[in-house]
Amino acid sequence: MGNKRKKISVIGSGFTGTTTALMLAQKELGDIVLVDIPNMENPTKGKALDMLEASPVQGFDANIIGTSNYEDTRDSDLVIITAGIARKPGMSRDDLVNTNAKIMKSVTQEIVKYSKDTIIIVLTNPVDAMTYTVFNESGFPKERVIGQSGVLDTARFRTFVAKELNLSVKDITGFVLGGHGDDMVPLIRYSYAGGIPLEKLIPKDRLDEIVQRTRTGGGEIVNLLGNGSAYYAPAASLTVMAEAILKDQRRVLPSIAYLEGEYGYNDIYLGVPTILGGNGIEQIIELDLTEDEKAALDKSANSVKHVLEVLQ
Ligand SMILES: NC(=O)C1=CN([C@@H]2O[C@H](COP(=O)(O)OP(=O)(O)OC[C@H]3O[C@@H](n4cnc5c(N)ncnc54)[C@H](O)[C@@H]3O)[C@@H](O)[C@H]2O)C=CC1
Ligand SMILES: O=C([O-])CC(=O)C(=O)O
Repeated sequence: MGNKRKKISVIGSGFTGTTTALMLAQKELGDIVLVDIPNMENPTKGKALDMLEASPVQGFDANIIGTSNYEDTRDSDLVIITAGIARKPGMSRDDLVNTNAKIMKSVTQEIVKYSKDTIIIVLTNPVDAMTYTVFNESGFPKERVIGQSGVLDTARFRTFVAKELNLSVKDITGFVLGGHGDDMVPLIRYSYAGGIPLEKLIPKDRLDEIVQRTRTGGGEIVNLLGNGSAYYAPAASLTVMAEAILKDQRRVLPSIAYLEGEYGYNDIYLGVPTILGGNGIEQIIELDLTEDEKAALDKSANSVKHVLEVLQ
């Protein structure tokens, strides 16, 4: 019989949703169902058709449809949630919480109606809290509700380090723990260029500047765009997580995961190193942290808790 094509639903046909849909299709990870609200149905159909018409040129086989009807998402292997509002200059991600929590609840109810066994990746901000909301609303086991932040934050860090050292991005690895906010915790101790610790290659003051630029990397793009937030690197990040899951690759990637005692936290979604595979989060990897690292992570976890309290 061979392998059946996978079905991936992307909720939200805005900047991140459409860019993700195209990247997933270009990598032939499955057929794509792009979903938005009824008011956006025609533009969503139009974007899907436009992408489909790129497929003969680029030579990828993937069906792509646009819809506002969740029946079309039935039996999805993976659902990616990008629905909701994005921030504008002067706003923090947390300012989006009330509007986007309502959207997460309604969207999750619809997803679960048609795909009880699916895996959900959440992008919508404030993403740690929104992943928690989707987890609660879905009733899914924790390993099947995952948030995206660390792949993107690490990608930004790797970009800045590669530029600093004038080296290939391929040889740079990074490591970011914590919530997807300005107090995220990039761990230099676990970051390398071709296996060489970065601390041996870049002076401390420059490394500190790179860490700070990584922390505010989302805001840097928001300020440049003026009317929305990043979408190319976020879409690439979602695509690598989707690939790890759909191909059961068991990749070591950072994810926003539900913690039950790991790193000393309970009943919270937070960015940690994980193994991503066919079952979603197959494992959370726990590492010993120095006192300073733990204090920084506590600060980041507290920010996420404050946002969650707003939602109680
Ligand atoms: N976690 C992360 O690393 C990142 C998170 N984000 C977040 O992703 C979200 C989306 O960003 P963009 O795509 O740039 O925004 P966008 O405004 O371009 O697109 C959002 C889309 O969601 C749709 N939508 C709203 N309510 C909906 C509902 N109930 N059902 C279905 N669709 C609905 C809108 O009609 C719109 O088409 C934002 O919250 C943003 O902050 C963006 C980049 C990175
Ligand atoms: O900054 C934002 O609002 C969007 C986002 O999460 C990012 O690009 O990291």
